[in-house]
Amino acid sequence: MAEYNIIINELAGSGQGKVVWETVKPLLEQRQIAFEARVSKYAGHTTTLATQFAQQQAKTPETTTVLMVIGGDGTLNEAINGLMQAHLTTPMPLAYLPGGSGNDFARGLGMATDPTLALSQILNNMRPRPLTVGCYQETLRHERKYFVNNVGIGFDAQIVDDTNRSKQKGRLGRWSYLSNALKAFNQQEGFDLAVHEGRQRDSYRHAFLCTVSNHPYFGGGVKILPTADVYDDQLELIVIEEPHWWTVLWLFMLLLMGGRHLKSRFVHHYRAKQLHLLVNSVEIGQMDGQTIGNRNYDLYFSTISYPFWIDTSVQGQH
Ligand SMILES: Nc1ncnc2c1ncn2[C@@H]1O[C@H](COP(=O)(O)OP(=O)(O)OP(=O)(O)O)[C@@H](O)[C@H]1O
Repeated sequence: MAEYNIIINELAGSGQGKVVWETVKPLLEQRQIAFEARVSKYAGHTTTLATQFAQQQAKTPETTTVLMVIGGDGTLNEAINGLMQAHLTTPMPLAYLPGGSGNDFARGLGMATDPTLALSQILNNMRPRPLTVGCYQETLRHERKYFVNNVGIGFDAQIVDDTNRSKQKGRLGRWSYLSNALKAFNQQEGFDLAVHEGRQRDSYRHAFLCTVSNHPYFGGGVKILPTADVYDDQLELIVIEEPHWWTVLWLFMLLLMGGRHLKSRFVHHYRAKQLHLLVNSVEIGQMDGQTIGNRNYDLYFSTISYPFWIDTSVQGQH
């Protein structure tokens, strides 16, 4: 039997988080599911709430306590980081109801985005299911962070920053990424990047886009790394050096043709369980759609396996 601790980011997806909660709350009550719900009150609050929930004891030994998060990818990111900060010997399973504007993790997982069906995929799940979560160790700041989607330095982080700043996100949804992409294209300059993968050492003088990903999607559905898979323990990295605008158009066309951009000579593609990235200039970075600031980077990437509580094979509402 499962009981649920629920964290809601009502502001995710410009209010979609609230809509999802208002849809599923009566369904939980109807089915007499045991739950305790808390609303995220400020950026970072979900992390604190997740740690607090993780530290509570389950009511009975037969009960599995699941943390259910309602929000977008940024909220899910805060939740996984909060759960990891609790250092539990048996990690608390994590469930997720997509309520953001991008919902790339749900897409990568193949879970439903319709709230009622997504709830069915959670309530009808019977056991924890391990999924891969990315992790980086930042040696300059001594920080360890976990991500469900991706970490990017440069172009994509610039888009994320512009998108989160401009209030466009609510009005334009995924298209806000596109309009901000044009702006970011003009703003972003090439930077020095070193990539270490095992014994291989590559350096790029004019890196423009550098994204480490746990699954294929970024920017609200762009299938940038088609072979990345949340069900295996590998990460994928894409590096593109400062391109001319016609190269961007060409790559975009190849991308639409089923991921053929990865074969282009302008694109560098890595697939590994561990990666080390070094950037010595001050560049903007993002993690799961949230800016991580302007700084230098010395990042060691790896993966962990984390128990999720979602059964994507459930396709009807029970
Ligand atoms: N009450 C709150 N007030 C302000 N910000 C909040 C609050 N609760 C959570 N947040 C912040 O909102 C940020 C954005 O949320 P989230 O990423 O989940 O939604 P989104 O950006 O609409 O979705 P997506 O990432 O899927 O596009 C989170 O990183 C979180 O820090």
